[in-house]
Amino acid sequence: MEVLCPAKINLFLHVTGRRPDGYHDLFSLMAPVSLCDRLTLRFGVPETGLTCDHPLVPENETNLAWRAADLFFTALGQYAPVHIGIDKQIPVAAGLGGGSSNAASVLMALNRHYGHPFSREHLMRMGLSLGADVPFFIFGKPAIATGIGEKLVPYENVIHYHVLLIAFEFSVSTAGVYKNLNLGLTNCKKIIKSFSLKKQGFDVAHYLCNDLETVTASDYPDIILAKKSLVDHGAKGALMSGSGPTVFGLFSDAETAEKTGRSLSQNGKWAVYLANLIG
Ligand SMILES: C[C@](O)(CO)[C@H](O)COP(=O)(O)OP(=O)(O)OC[C@H]1O[C@@H](n2ccc(N)nc2=O)[C@H](O)[C@@H]1O
Ligand SMILES: Nc1ncnc2c1ncn2[C@@H]1O[C@H](COP(=O)(O)OP(=O)(O)OP(=O)(O)O)[C@@H](O)[C@H]1O
Repeated sequence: MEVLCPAKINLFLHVTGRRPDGYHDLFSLMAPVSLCDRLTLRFGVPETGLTCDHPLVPENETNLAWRAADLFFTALGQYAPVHIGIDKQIPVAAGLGGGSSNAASVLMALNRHYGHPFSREHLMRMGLSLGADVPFFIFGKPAIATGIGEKLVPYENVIHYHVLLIAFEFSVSTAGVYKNLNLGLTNCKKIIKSFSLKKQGFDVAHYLCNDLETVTASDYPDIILAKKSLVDHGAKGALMSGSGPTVFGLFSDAETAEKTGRSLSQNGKWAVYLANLIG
């Protein structure tokens, strides 16, 4: 069975508070994008295994995709070995939720293979025990996320921008970024104050903001440089996604996005991906 696992971007991410367990409450607009990993599931194999050719991705039972399979079979009450092959296209530890998307896809693929024993809501609850971003990928469309990211309401007004992603050679730890966030210094609240779930024709490009950006950008000035370059080349807005470091720019036309991608990849340091918002 072959499945595509999309990446996500956070069009805005406001951290509203810190919980006693160290997790954070969010108000975030999340959208899947068409940059995808490709997963191959093989059934009827002698033992469970996983292969992935990316050096930062573990090929053992700690992989989120493997953990998702274990979780599914435990909930099902029966175990069958499965081999998971991951063709990694989504930059790793980059703020694009690649591991979470792989886990969500495994849960959904196994659920389909075994005749839908669990509802989508049940799968989302299962996914939450693997990571805060997993329920979003099971939800599968643009959404306003609250709670730690698991309370999702569909958001249908996203304009279908072309998305140019700029990924860097460095990766960041999500836990580290949240830990270093000074909640007194966040500024998203002001920007998204007038955001309305119901208003039609809302241009998200005007509301791009991410409370985690200053934390990651203080260590990696390339983030600010990449955002500026995107806007200078004609992006309607640019922002770091999630805990970073990947930056995205929103473009109204594909031609300008492509041209910008060609120009910004010339420094040999930045990897550029052209994608679309999905859903
Ligand atoms: C940055 C985002 O990608 C934005 O969508 C998510 O908030 C992160 O989601 P994720 O990587 O699936 O997060 P998890 O794997 O559950 O948690 C990794 C670490 O990030 C921190 N974390 C995560 C989510 C959240 N709402 N508050 C947090 O403080 C916690 O320290 C946690 O130990
Ligand atoms: N299937 C997987 N794909 C990618 N990384 C995985 C996977 N399973 C485990 N990992 C580990 O998880 C870490 C985070 O990877 P991932 O690409 O999901 O980060 P991210 O995009 O920053 O996620 P998020 O935005 O949800 O915080 C990596 O350092 C990697 O070692």
